[in-house]
Amino acid sequence: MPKVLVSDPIDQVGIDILSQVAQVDVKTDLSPDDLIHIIPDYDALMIRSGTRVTQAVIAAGNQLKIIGRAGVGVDNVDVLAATRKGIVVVNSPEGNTIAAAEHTLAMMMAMSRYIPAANQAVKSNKWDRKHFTGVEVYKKTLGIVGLGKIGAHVATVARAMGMKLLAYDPFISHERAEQLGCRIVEMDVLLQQADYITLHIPKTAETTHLINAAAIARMKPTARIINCARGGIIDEAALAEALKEGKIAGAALDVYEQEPLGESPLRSLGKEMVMTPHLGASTEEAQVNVAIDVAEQIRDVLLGLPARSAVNIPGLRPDLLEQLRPYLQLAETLGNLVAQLAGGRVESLTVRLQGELATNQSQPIVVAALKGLLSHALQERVNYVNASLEAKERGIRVIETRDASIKDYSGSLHLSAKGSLGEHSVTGALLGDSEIRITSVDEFPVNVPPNRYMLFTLHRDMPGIIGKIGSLLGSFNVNIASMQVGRKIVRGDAVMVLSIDDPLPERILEEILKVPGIRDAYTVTL
Ligand SMILES: NC(=O)c1ccc[n+]([C@@H]2O[C@H](COP(=O)([O-])OP(=O)(O)OC[C@H]3O[C@@H](n4cnc5c(N)ncnc54)[C@H](O)[C@@H]3O)[C@@H](O)[C@H]2O)c1
Ligand SMILES: O=C(O)[C@H](O)COP(=O)(O)O
Repeated sequence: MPKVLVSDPIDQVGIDILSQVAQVDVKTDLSPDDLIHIIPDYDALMIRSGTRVTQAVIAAGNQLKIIGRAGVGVDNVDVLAATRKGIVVVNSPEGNTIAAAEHTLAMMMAMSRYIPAANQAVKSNKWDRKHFTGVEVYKKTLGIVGLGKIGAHVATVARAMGMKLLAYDPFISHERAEQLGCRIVEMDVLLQQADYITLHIPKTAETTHLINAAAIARMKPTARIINCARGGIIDEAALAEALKEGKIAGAALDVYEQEPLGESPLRSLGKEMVMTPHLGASTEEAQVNVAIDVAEQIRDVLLGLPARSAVNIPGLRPDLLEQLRPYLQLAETLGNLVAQLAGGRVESLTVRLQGELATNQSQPIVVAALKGLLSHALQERVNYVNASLEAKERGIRVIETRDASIKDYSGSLHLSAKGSLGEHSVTGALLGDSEIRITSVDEFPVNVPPNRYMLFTLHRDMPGIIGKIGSLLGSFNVNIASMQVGRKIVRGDAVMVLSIDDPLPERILEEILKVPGIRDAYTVTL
Protein backbone atom coordinates (compact mmCIF):
# COMPACT_ATOMS: atom_id res chain seq x y z
CA MET A 1 0.00 0.00 0.00
CA PRO A 2 1.37 3.49 -0.82
CA LYS A 3 2.18 5.79 2.10
CA VAL A 4 1.00 9.40 2.48
CA LEU A 5 2.51 11.85 4.95
CA VAL A 6 0.25 14.67 6.15
CA SER A 7 2.53 17.29 7.72
CA ASP A 8 0.08 20.15 8.43
CA PRO A 9 -3.37 20.14 10.07
CA ILE A 10 -5.86 18.90 7.45
CA ASP A 11 -9.57 18.25 7.89
CA GLN A 12 -10.41 14.60 8.73
CA VAL A 13 -12.47 14.29 5.55
CA GLY A 14 -9.21 14.45 3.56
CA ILE A 15 -7.56 11.81 5.72
CA ASP A 16 -10.58 9.53 5.18
CA ILE A 17 -10.33 9.88 1.39
CA LEU A 18 -6.60 9.11 1.43
CA SER A 19 -7.12 6.13 3.74
CA GLN A 20 -9.17 4.42 0.98
CA VAL A 21 -5.98 3.83 -0.99
CA ALA A 22 -3.01 4.47 1.27
CA GLN A 23 -1.49 4.24 4.72
CA VAL A 24 -1.79 7.79 6.10
CA ASP A 25 0.59 9.17 8.72
CA VAL A 26 -0.30 12.54 10.27
CA LYS A 27 2.82 14.22 11.72
CA THR A 28 2.30 17.94 12.11
CA ASP A 29 5.25 19.01 14.28
CA LEU A 30 8.16 17.96 12.12
CA SER A 31 11.33 20.05 12.01
CA PRO A 32 12.87 20.59 8.54
CA ASP A 33 15.47 17.93 9.37
CA ASP A 34 12.83 15.47 10.60
CA LEU A 35 10.96 15.91 7.32
CA ILE A 36 14.06 15.25 5.23
CA HIS A 37 14.79 12.23 7.39
CA ILE A 38 11.39 10.54 6.99
CA ILE A 39 10.30 11.66 3.50
CA PRO A 40 12.13 8.80 1.68
CA ASP A 41 9.40 6.42 2.97
CA TYR A 42 6.49 8.30 1.40
CA ASP A 43 4.73 8.26 -1.98
CA ALA A 44 2.75 11.43 -1.33
CA LEU A 45 2.96 14.49 0.89
CA MET A 46 -0.05 16.61 1.88
CA ILE A 47 0.62 20.07 3.31
CA ARG A 48 -0.74 23.57 3.99
CA SER A 49 1.43 26.70 4.24
CA GLY A 50 3.20 25.49 7.40
CA THR A 51 5.53 22.96 5.75
CA ARG A 52 8.42 24.14 3.60
CA VAL A 53 9.02 21.63 0.82
CA THR A 54 12.54 22.65 -0.11
CA GLN A 55 14.86 21.31 -2.75
CA ALA A 56 16.48 19.19 -0.02
CA VAL A 57 13.12 17.62 0.91
CA ILE A 58 12.39 16.88 -2.74
CA ALA A 59 15.88 15.47 -3.30
CA ALA A 60 15.34 13.13 -0.34
CA GLY A 61 11.83 12.13 -1.47
CA ASN A 62 12.87 9.29 -3.73
CA GLN A 63 9.42 7.64 -3.68
CA LEU A 64 7.46 10.88 -3.93
CA LYS A 65 4.92 10.98 -6.75
CA ILE A 66 2.75 13.87 -5.65
CA ILE A 67 2.77 16.86 -3.30
CA GLY A 68 -0.72 18.12 -2.47
CA ARG A 69 -1.16 21.67 -1.16
CA ALA A 70 -4.51 21.94 0.64
CA GLY A 71 -4.89 25.60 -0.34
CA VAL A 72 -3.87 27.96 -3.14
CA GLY A 73 -0.30 29.21 -2.70
CA VAL A 74 2.51 26.80 -3.50
CA ASP A 75 5.17 29.36 -2.66
CA ASN A 76 6.30 27.06 0.17
CA VAL A 77 7.06 24.31 -2.38
CA ASP A 78 10.07 24.27 -4.70
CA VAL A 79 7.88 23.51 -7.72
CA LEU A 80 10.79 23.64 -10.13
CA ALA A 81 12.68 20.98 -8.17
CA ALA A 82 9.50 18.86 -8.02
CA THR A 83 8.90 19.23 -11.75
CA ARG A 84 12.49 18.30 -12.51
CA LYS A 85 12.00 15.16 -10.43
CA GLY A 86 8.69 14.35 -12.12
CA ILE A 87 6.67 14.92 -8.94
CA VAL A 88 3.18 16.26 -9.55
CA VAL A 89 2.28 19.30 -7.46
CA VAL A 90 -1.44 19.89 -7.02
CA ASN A 91 -3.36 22.59 -5.17
CA SER A 92 -6.92 23.74 -4.59
CA PRO A 93 -7.21 27.00 -6.55
CA GLU A 94 -10.74 27.83 -5.41
CA GLY A 95 -11.44 25.90 -2.21
CA ASN A 96 -10.68 28.81 0.12
CA THR A 97 -11.61 31.79 -2.08
CA ILE A 98 -14.72 32.71 -0.09
CA ALA A 99 -12.95 32.23 3.25
CA ALA A 100 -10.12 34.58 2.24
CA ALA A 101 -12.55 37.17 0.84
CA GLU A 102 -14.72 37.08 3.97
CA HIS A 103 -11.65 37.39 6.18
CA THR A 104 -10.65 40.47 4.20
CA LEU A 105 -14.06 42.03 4.74
CA ALA A 106 -13.95 41.10 8.43
CA MET A 107 -10.56 42.78 8.71
CA MET A 108 -11.89 45.89 7.00
CA MET A 109 -14.77 46.15 9.47
CA ALA A 110 -12.66 45.23 12.52
CA MET A 111 -10.17 47.94 11.60
CA SER A 112 -12.87 50.55 10.92
CA ARG A 113 -14.57 50.02 14.30
CA TYR A 114 -11.46 49.16 16.36
CA ILE A 115 -13.14 45.91 17.40
CA PRO A 116 -9.98 44.03 18.51
CA ALA A 117 -8.78 46.89 20.75
CA ALA A 118 -12.28 47.58 22.11
CA ASN A 119 -12.76 43.89 22.86
CA GLN A 120 -9.45 43.82 24.70
CA ALA A 121 -10.43 46.94 26.70
CA VAL A 122 -13.78 45.50 27.84
CA LYS A 123 -12.07 42.25 28.84
CA SER A 124 -9.61 44.32 30.91
CA ASN A 125 -12.54 45.88 32.76
CA LYS A 126 -12.41 49.27 30.92
CA TRP A 127 -15.56 50.99 29.61
CA ASP A 128 -14.07 53.48 27.18
CA ARG A 129 -16.50 54.51 24.41
CA LYS A 130 -14.86 57.72 23.24
CA HIS A 131 -11.54 56.14 22.38
CA PHE A 132 -13.17 53.71 19.95
CA THR A 133 -15.25 55.97 17.69
CA GLY A 134 -14.83 54.38 14.29
CA VAL A 135 -15.63 55.16 10.64
CA GLU A 136 -18.23 53.78 8.22
CA VAL A 137 -17.35 52.05 4.99
CA TYR A 138 -20.63 53.13 3.33
CA LYS A 139 -19.94 55.47 0.38
CA LYS A 140 -16.19 55.11 0.92
CA THR A 141 -13.89 54.14 -1.95
CA LEU A 142 -12.33 50.69 -1.86
CA GLY A 143 -9.26 50.18 -4.07
CA ILE A 144 -8.82 46.50 -4.97
CA VAL A 145 -5.36 45.51 -6.16
CA GLY A 146 -5.79 42.20 -8.03
CA LEU A 147 -9.27 41.44 -9.33
CA GLY A 148 -8.93 37.64 -9.45
CA LYS A 149 -11.05 35.16 -7.55
CA ILE A 150 -10.73 36.67 -4.08
CA GLY A 151 -10.66 40.29 -5.29
CA ALA A 152 -13.86 39.66 -7.29
CA HIS A 153 -15.77 38.30 -4.27
CA VAL A 154 -14.55 41.19 -2.10
CA ALA A 155 -15.81 43.55 -4.82
CA THR A 156 -19.25 41.90 -4.92
CA VAL A 157 -19.79 42.16 -1.17
CA ALA A 158 -18.23 45.62 -0.78
CA ARG A 159 -20.48 46.93 -3.55
CA ALA A 160 -23.52 45.63 -1.66
CA MET A 161 -22.25 47.53 1.40
CA GLY A 162 -22.47 50.75 -0.59
CA MET A 163 -18.76 51.18 -1.33
CA LYS A 164 -17.40 52.73 -4.52
CA LEU A 165 -14.93 50.40 -6.21
CA LEU A 166 -11.64 51.06 -7.97
CA ALA A 167 -9.44 48.22 -9.19
CA TYR A 168 -5.88 47.91 -10.39
CA ASP A 169 -5.18 44.70 -12.32
CA PRO A 170 -3.34 45.09 -15.60
CA PHE A 171 -4.30 41.57 -16.64
CA ILE A 172 -8.08 41.86 -16.35
CA SER A 173 -10.46 43.18 -19.01
CA HIS A 174 -12.51 46.34 -18.53
CA GLU A 175 -15.67 44.28 -19.24
CA ARG A 176 -14.94 41.91 -16.34
CA ALA A 177 -14.23 44.86 -14.04
CA GLU A 178 -17.46 46.56 -15.12
CA GLN A 179 -19.45 43.38 -14.39
CA LEU A 180 -18.11 43.61 -10.84
CA GLY A 181 -18.93 47.31 -10.57
CA CYS A 182 -15.25 48.31 -10.53
CA ARG A 183 -13.55 51.12 -12.38
CA ILE A 184 -10.11 50.04 -13.62
CA VAL A 185 -7.51 52.69 -12.80
CA GLU A 186 -3.74 52.97 -12.66
CA MET A 187 -2.10 52.05 -9.36
CA ASP A 188 -1.19 55.65 -8.65
CA VAL A 189 -4.81 56.79 -8.99
CA LEU A 190 -5.96 53.97 -6.73
CA LEU A 191 -3.37 54.92 -4.10
CA GLN A 192 -4.47 58.55 -4.17
CA GLN A 193 -8.23 58.08 -4.25
CA ALA A 194 -8.96 55.02 -2.11
CA ASP A 195 -10.15 55.23 1.49
CA TYR A 196 -9.46 51.50 1.82
CA ILE A 197 -6.89 49.52 -0.16
CA THR A 198 -7.01 45.73 -0.24
CA LEU A 199 -4.38 43.49 -1.85
CA HIS A 200 -5.30 40.28 -3.71
CA ILE A 201 -2.28 39.61 -5.86
CA PRO A 202 0.39 36.91 -5.84
CA LYS A 203 3.79 37.73 -4.41
CA THR A 204 6.21 38.06 -7.31
CA ALA A 205 9.39 40.04 -7.94
CA GLU A 206 7.11 42.79 -9.31
CA THR A 207 4.75 42.88 -6.33
CA THR A 208 7.33 42.58 -3.54
CA HIS A 209 7.17 45.84 -1.55
CA LEU A 210 4.60 47.19 -4.02
CA ILE A 211 3.35 49.09 -0.96
CA ASN A 212 6.52 50.82 0.21
CA ALA A 213 7.20 54.24 1.73
CA ALA A 214 6.75 55.96 -1.66
CA ALA A 215 3.38 54.26 -2.28
CA ILE A 216 2.20 55.07 1.25
CA ALA A 217 3.15 58.71 0.68
CA ARG A 218 0.62 58.80 -2.21
CA MET A 219 -2.20 57.60 0.07
CA LYS A 220 -4.71 59.79 1.92
CA PRO A 221 -3.91 60.38 5.62
CA THR A 222 -7.31 58.75 6.32
CA ALA A 223 -6.54 55.67 4.20
CA ARG A 224 -6.55 52.14 5.60
CA ILE A 225 -4.84 49.14 4.03
CA ILE A 226 -5.56 45.39 4.21
CA ASN A 227 -3.26 42.54 3.23
CA CYS A 228 -4.76 39.06 3.24
CA ALA A 229 -2.71 37.98 0.18
CA ARG A 230 0.97 37.36 0.85
CA GLY A 231 3.50 38.78 3.29
CA GLY A 232 6.12 40.99 1.70
CA ILE A 233 3.78 42.78 -0.72
CA ILE A 234 3.79 45.49 1.95
CA ASP A 235 7.11 46.77 3.30
CA GLU A 236 6.39 46.20 7.00
CA ALA A 237 9.04 48.61 8.28
CA ALA A 238 7.65 51.42 6.08
CA LEU A 239 4.09 50.58 7.16
CA ALA A 240 4.96 50.64 10.87
CA GLU A 241 6.71 53.98 10.44
CA ALA A 242 3.76 55.47 8.51
CA LEU A 243 1.25 54.32 11.14
CA LYS A 244 3.40 55.62 13.97
CA GLU A 245 3.63 59.03 12.31
CA GLY A 246 -0.08 59.10 11.41
CA LYS A 247 0.62 59.21 7.66
CA ILE A 248 -2.25 56.73 7.15
CA ALA A 249 -5.08 55.78 9.47
CA GLY A 250 -4.89 52.02 9.78
CA ALA A 251 -3.76 48.64 8.57
CA ALA A 252 -5.00 45.07 8.86
CA LEU A 253 -2.60 42.24 8.12
CA ASP A 254 -3.14 38.49 7.93
CA VAL A 255 0.19 37.68 6.26
CA TYR A 256 3.76 38.73 7.05
CA GLU A 257 7.22 38.92 5.58
CA GLN A 258 8.29 36.23 8.07
CA GLU A 259 5.79 33.66 9.35
CA PRO A 260 5.36 33.07 12.22
CA LEU A 261 5.85 36.80 12.85
CA GLY A 262 9.00 37.41 14.88
CA GLU A 263 10.27 40.63 16.42
CA SER A 264 8.39 43.39 14.62
CA PRO A 265 7.65 47.11 15.03
CA LEU A 266 4.06 46.24 14.05
CA ARG A 267 3.47 44.60 17.41
CA SER A 268 3.84 47.83 19.38
CA LEU A 269 1.27 49.78 17.34
CA GLY A 270 -2.10 50.71 18.83
CA LYS A 271 -5.75 50.24 17.89
CA GLU A 272 -5.04 51.29 14.28
CA MET A 273 -3.20 48.02 13.63
CA VAL A 274 -5.21 44.79 13.36
CA MET A 275 -3.35 41.49 13.00
CA THR A 276 -4.34 37.84 12.51
CA PRO A 277 -1.96 34.88 12.16
CA HIS A 278 -2.60 33.86 8.49
CA LEU A 279 -6.21 32.89 9.11
CA GLY A 280 -7.61 33.78 5.67
CA ALA A 281 -8.32 30.16 4.75
CA SER A 282 -9.15 29.00 8.26
CA THR A 283 -12.86 28.32 8.10
CA GLU A 284 -14.49 24.95 8.59
CA GLU A 285 -15.97 25.13 5.12
CA ALA A 286 -12.74 26.08 3.34
CA GLN A 287 -10.78 23.41 5.17
CA VAL A 288 -13.31 20.77 4.10
CA ASN A 289 -13.22 22.07 0.50
CA VAL A 290 -9.43 22.11 0.19
CA ALA A 291 -9.00 18.78 2.02
CA ILE A 292 -11.45 17.02 -0.34
CA ASP A 293 -10.08 18.76 -3.41
CA VAL A 294 -6.47 17.80 -2.71
CA ALA A 295 -7.00 14.37 -1.10
CA GLU A 296 -9.02 13.26 -4.13
CA GLN A 297 -6.23 14.34 -6.44
CA ILE A 298 -3.60 12.50 -4.37
CA ARG A 299 -5.81 9.40 -4.38
CA ASP A 300 -6.26 9.63 -8.17
CA VAL A 301 -2.56 10.09 -8.89
CA LEU A 302 -1.66 7.17 -6.61
CA LEU A 303 -4.17 5.11 -8.64
CA GLY A 304 -2.44 6.19 -11.88
CA LEU A 305 -5.13 8.67 -12.92
CA PRO A 306 -4.51 12.31 -13.96
CA ALA A 307 -4.86 15.15 -11.43
CA ARG A 308 -7.47 17.82 -12.19
CA SER A 309 -5.57 20.75 -10.73
CA ALA A 310 -1.90 20.08 -11.33
CA VAL A 311 0.35 23.09 -11.05
CA ASN A 312 3.22 21.58 -13.00
CA ILE A 313 2.02 18.69 -15.18
CA PRO A 314 -0.57 18.87 -17.99
CA GLY A 315 -3.73 16.85 -17.48
CA LEU A 316 -3.45 14.98 -20.79
CA ARG A 317 -3.59 11.30 -21.73
CA PRO A 318 -0.18 9.91 -20.75
CA ASP A 319 0.74 8.65 -24.27
CA LEU A 320 -0.14 12.00 -25.89
CA LEU A 321 1.59 13.84 -23.09
CA GLU A 322 4.86 11.97 -23.63
CA GLN A 323 4.83 12.78 -27.33
CA LEU A 324 3.98 16.45 -26.90
CA ARG A 325 5.89 17.20 -23.68
CA PRO A 326 8.86 19.03 -25.31
CA TYR A 327 6.51 21.17 -27.42
CA LEU A 328 4.35 21.96 -24.39
CA GLN A 329 7.47 23.17 -22.61
CA LEU A 330 8.38 25.23 -25.70
CA ALA A 331 4.90 26.75 -25.86
CA GLU A 332 4.91 27.60 -22.16
CA THR A 333 8.32 29.25 -22.36
CA LEU A 334 7.35 31.29 -25.42
CA GLY A 335 4.02 32.28 -23.82
CA ASN A 336 5.80 33.51 -20.71
CA LEU A 337 8.37 35.37 -22.83
CA VAL A 338 5.86 37.08 -25.13
CA ALA A 339 3.72 38.14 -22.12
CA GLN A 340 6.72 39.91 -20.61
CA LEU A 341 7.67 41.57 -23.91
CA ALA A 342 4.07 42.72 -24.41
CA GLY A 343 3.80 44.02 -20.82
CA GLY A 344 0.42 45.29 -19.57
CA ARG A 345 -2.83 43.57 -20.49
CA VAL A 346 -2.78 41.13 -23.40
CA GLU A 347 -5.91 41.36 -25.56
CA SER A 348 -5.17 38.61 -28.08
CA LEU A 349 -2.74 35.77 -28.56
CA THR A 350 -2.12 34.26 -31.99
CA VAL A 351 -0.57 30.78 -31.90
CA ARG A 352 0.83 29.51 -35.22
CA LEU A 353 1.99 25.92 -35.53
CA GLN A 354 4.61 25.77 -38.27
CA GLY A 355 6.30 23.04 -40.35
CA GLU A 356 5.84 19.50 -39.02
CA LEU A 357 4.25 20.83 -35.85
CA ALA A 358 1.29 22.00 -37.95
CA THR A 359 0.11 18.38 -38.27
CA ASN A 360 -0.16 17.98 -34.48
CA GLN A 361 -3.17 18.41 -32.23
CA SER A 362 -3.02 22.12 -31.48
CA GLN A 363 -5.22 22.37 -28.38
CA PRO A 364 -2.68 21.23 -25.75
CA ILE A 365 -0.04 23.47 -27.32
CA VAL A 366 -2.37 26.46 -27.24
CA VAL A 367 -3.23 25.69 -23.61
CA ALA A 368 0.47 25.45 -22.77
CA ALA A 369 1.11 28.80 -24.48
CA LEU A 370 -1.75 30.36 -22.48
CA LYS A 371 -0.42 28.82 -19.27
CA GLY A 372 2.95 30.44 -20.00
CA LEU A 373 1.30 33.74 -20.96
CA LEU A 374 -0.78 33.89 -17.77
CA SER A 375 1.84 32.48 -15.43
CA HIS A 376 3.51 35.88 -15.27
CA ALA A 377 0.36 37.30 -13.64
CA LEU A 378 -1.18 34.28 -11.97
CA GLN A 379 1.88 32.26 -10.96
CA GLU A 380 0.97 28.78 -9.79
CA ARG A 381 -2.76 29.47 -9.90
CA VAL A 382 -2.82 28.87 -13.64
CA ASN A 383 -2.54 25.28 -14.82
CA TYR A 384 -3.32 23.21 -17.89
CA VAL A 385 -6.86 22.74 -16.71
CA ASN A 386 -7.80 26.35 -16.06
CA ALA A 387 -5.57 28.29 -18.50
CA SER A 388 -8.21 28.58 -21.25
CA LEU A 389 -10.93 29.61 -18.82
CA GLU A 390 -8.67 32.15 -17.09
CA ALA A 391 -7.78 33.61 -20.52
CA LYS A 392 -11.45 33.82 -21.49
CA GLU A 393 -12.37 35.53 -18.23
CA ARG A 394 -9.58 38.03 -18.82
CA GLY A 395 -10.99 38.79 -22.28
CA ILE A 396 -7.95 37.38 -24.11
CA ARG A 397 -8.89 36.37 -27.67
CA VAL A 398 -7.04 33.27 -28.84
CA ILE A 399 -6.37 32.76 -32.54
CA GLU A 400 -4.96 29.42 -33.73
CA THR A 401 -3.34 29.12 -37.14
CA ARG A 402 -1.16 26.57 -38.93
CA ASP A 403 1.37 26.88 -41.71
CA ALA A 404 3.01 23.62 -42.73
CA SER A 405 4.94 25.40 -45.50
CA ILE A 406 7.25 27.25 -43.05
CA LYS A 407 10.19 24.87 -42.93
CA ASP A 408 13.14 26.87 -41.60
CA TYR A 409 13.06 24.45 -38.64
CA SER A 410 11.41 21.03 -38.88
CA GLY A 411 8.70 22.17 -36.49
CA SER A 412 8.36 25.58 -34.91
CA LEU A 413 5.89 27.64 -32.95
CA HIS A 414 5.14 31.33 -33.46
CA LEU A 415 3.29 33.38 -30.80
CA SER A 416 2.12 36.91 -31.23
CA ALA A 417 0.58 38.87 -28.37
CA LYS A 418 -1.36 42.08 -28.93
CA GLY A 419 -1.97 44.16 -25.84
CA SER A 420 -2.57 47.52 -24.28
CA LEU A 421 1.08 48.48 -24.88
CA GLY A 422 1.49 47.16 -28.46
CA GLU A 423 2.23 43.89 -30.25
CA HIS A 424 5.18 41.51 -29.86
CA SER A 425 6.01 38.14 -31.35
CA VAL A 426 8.40 35.27 -30.70
CA THR A 427 9.18 32.01 -32.48
CA GLY A 428 10.78 28.93 -31.00
CA ALA A 429 11.86 25.48 -32.08
CA LEU A 430 13.43 22.36 -30.59
CA LEU A 431 17.04 21.42 -31.06
CA GLY A 432 17.21 17.62 -30.99
CA ASP A 433 14.37 16.11 -29.00
CA SER A 434 13.88 18.69 -26.32
CA GLU A 435 16.32 21.62 -26.24
CA ILE A 436 14.44 24.87 -26.65
CA ARG A 437 15.69 27.62 -28.93
CA ILE A 438 14.19 31.09 -29.36
CA THR A 439 14.43 31.56 -33.13
CA SER A 440 12.92 34.99 -33.63
CA VAL A 441 11.93 38.03 -31.59
CA ASP A 442 9.58 40.58 -33.15
CA GLU A 443 10.31 38.83 -36.48
CA PHE A 444 14.08 39.39 -36.17
CA PRO A 445 15.92 36.05 -36.55
CA VAL A 446 17.99 34.86 -33.55
CA ASN A 447 18.99 31.49 -32.19
CA VAL A 448 19.31 31.48 -28.41
CA PRO A 449 18.35 29.13 -25.60
CA PRO A 450 16.01 30.65 -23.01
CA ASN A 451 17.70 31.71 -19.77
CA ARG A 452 16.25 32.54 -16.34
CA TYR A 453 17.24 36.22 -16.66
CA MET A 454 17.27 37.90 -20.06
CA LEU A 455 17.46 41.37 -21.56
CA PHE A 456 16.01 42.22 -24.97
CA THR A 457 16.59 45.50 -26.79
CA LEU A 458 15.26 46.92 -30.01
CA HIS A 459 17.84 49.29 -31.41
CA ARG A 460 19.36 50.90 -34.45
CA ASP A 461 22.02 48.64 -35.97
CA MET A 462 25.02 50.99 -35.70
CA PRO A 463 28.62 50.75 -34.52
CA GLY A 464 29.33 50.99 -30.79
CA ILE A 465 25.89 50.19 -29.42
CA ILE A 466 26.70 46.64 -28.26
CA GLY A 467 29.82 47.88 -26.47
CA LYS A 468 27.85 50.61 -24.72
CA ILE A 469 25.26 48.14 -23.41
CA GLY A 470 28.05 45.77 -22.31
CA SER A 471 29.87 48.54 -20.42
CA LEU A 472 26.62 49.75 -18.86
CA LEU A 473 25.79 46.26 -17.55
CA GLY A 474 29.39 45.96 -16.33
CA SER A 475 29.05 49.22 -14.41
CA PHE A 476 26.06 47.66 -12.60
CA ASN A 477 28.15 44.53 -11.90
CA VAL A 478 25.86 42.46 -14.16
CA ASN A 479 27.52 39.44 -15.73
CA ILE A 480 26.52 38.61 -19.33
CA ALA A 481 26.37 34.87 -20.07
CA SER A 482 25.69 35.25 -23.80
CA MET A 483 24.70 37.87 -26.34
CA GLN A 484 23.27 37.76 -29.83
CA VAL A 485 22.06 40.33 -32.34
CA GLY A 486 19.36 39.64 -34.92
CA ARG A 487 18.72 41.92 -37.87
CA LYS A 488 17.06 41.83 -41.24
CA ILE A 489 19.13 44.44 -43.05
CA VAL A 490 22.50 46.05 -42.33
CA ARG A 491 22.17 49.33 -40.37
CA GLY A 492 18.43 49.01 -40.11
CA ASP A 493 16.70 47.96 -36.89
CA ALA A 494 17.97 45.04 -34.83
CA VAL A 495 17.24 43.13 -31.65
CA MET A 496 19.84 42.24 -29.06
CA VAL A 497 19.22 39.23 -26.79
CA LEU A 498 21.35 38.90 -23.68
CA SER A 499 21.36 36.12 -21.13
CA ILE A 500 22.31 37.39 -17.71
CA ASP A 501 23.53 35.49 -14.66
CA ASP A 502 21.55 37.46 -12.06
CA PRO A 503 18.35 39.54 -11.90
CA LEU A 504 18.85 42.99 -13.42
CA PRO A 505 18.61 45.94 -11.03
CA GLU A 506 15.37 47.89 -11.61
CA ARG A 507 17.16 51.17 -12.41
CA ILE A 508 19.15 49.68 -15.27
CA LEU A 509 16.33 49.82 -17.84
CA GLU A 510 16.14 53.60 -17.51
CA GLU A 511 19.90 53.83 -18.17
CA ILE A 512 19.71 51.46 -21.17
CA LEU A 513 16.91 53.51 -22.69
CA LYS A 514 19.13 56.61 -22.51
CA VAL A 515 21.77 54.98 -24.80
CA PRO A 516 21.54 56.67 -28.22
CA GLY A 517 20.05 54.28 -30.79
CA ILE A 518 18.16 52.14 -28.24
CA ARG A 519 14.44 52.25 -29.00
CA ASP A 520 13.14 49.80 -26.43
CA ALA A 521 14.41 47.44 -23.78
CA TYR A 522 12.74 44.64 -21.84
CA THR A 523 13.88 42.53 -18.92
CA VAL A 524 12.49 39.02 -18.77
CA THR A 525 12.54 36.35 -16.06
CA LEU A 526 11.72 32.85 -17.26
N1 LIG B 1 -4.58 34.82 3.68
C1 LIG B 1 -4.87 33.61 3.22
O1 LIG B 1 -5.01 32.66 3.96
C2 LIG B 1 -5.05 33.41 1.74
C3 LIG B 1 -5.99 32.47 1.27
C4 LIG B 1 -6.13 32.27 -0.09
C5 LIG B 1 -5.35 32.99 -0.98
N2 LIG B 1 -4.44 33.89 -0.50
C6 LIG B 1 -3.64 34.71 -1.41
O2 LIG B 1 -4.50 35.70 -1.99
C7 LIG B 1 -3.97 36.14 -3.24
C8 LIG B 1 -5.05 36.18 -4.30
O3 LIG B 1 -5.56 34.88 -4.52
P1 LIG B 1 -6.65 34.59 -5.69
O4 LIG B 1 -7.09 33.18 -5.49
O5 LIG B 1 -7.63 35.69 -5.79
O6 LIG B 1 -5.68 34.64 -6.95
P2 LIG B 1 -6.07 34.87 -8.48
O7 LIG B 1 -4.97 34.26 -9.26
O8 LIG B 1 -7.47 34.42 -8.76
O9 LIG B 1 -6.02 36.47 -8.63
C9 LIG B 1 -4.84 37.21 -8.58
C10 LIG B 1 -5.04 38.45 -9.45
O10 LIG B 1 -3.91 39.31 -9.31
C11 LIG B 1 -3.67 39.90 -10.60
N3 LIG B 1 -2.28 40.37 -10.63
C12 LIG B 1 -1.14 39.66 -10.80
N4 LIG B 1 -0.07 40.47 -10.75
C13 LIG B 1 -0.55 41.72 -10.51
C14 LIG B 1 0.06 43.00 -10.35
N5 LIG B 1 1.39 43.13 -10.42
N6 LIG B 1 -0.73 44.06 -10.12
C15 LIG B 1 -2.08 43.93 -10.05
N7 LIG B 1 -2.73 42.76 -10.23
C16 LIG B 1 -1.96 41.67 -10.44
C17 LIG B 1 -3.97 38.80 -11.59
O11 LIG B 1 -4.30 39.30 -12.87
C18 LIG B 1 -5.19 38.13 -10.94
O12 LIG B 1 -6.40 38.67 -11.46
C19 LIG B 1 -2.82 35.18 -3.53
O13 LIG B 1 -1.61 35.80 -3.13
C20 LIG B 1 -3.08 33.99 -2.61
O14 LIG B 1 -1.91 33.25 -2.31
C21 LIG B 1 -4.28 34.11 0.83
O1 LIG C 1 -2.51 30.02 -0.10
C1 LIG C 1 -3.42 29.71 0.64
O2 LIG C 1 -4.29 28.86 0.33
C2 LIG C 1 -3.58 30.43 1.94
O3 LIG C 1 -2.51 31.25 2.21
C3 LIG C 1 -3.95 29.55 3.10
O4 LIG C 1 -2.87 28.95 3.75
P1 LIG C 1 -3.17 27.84 4.89
O5 LIG C 1 -3.69 26.65 4.19
O6 LIG C 1 -1.85 27.56 5.54
O7 LIG C 1 -4.16 28.42 5.82
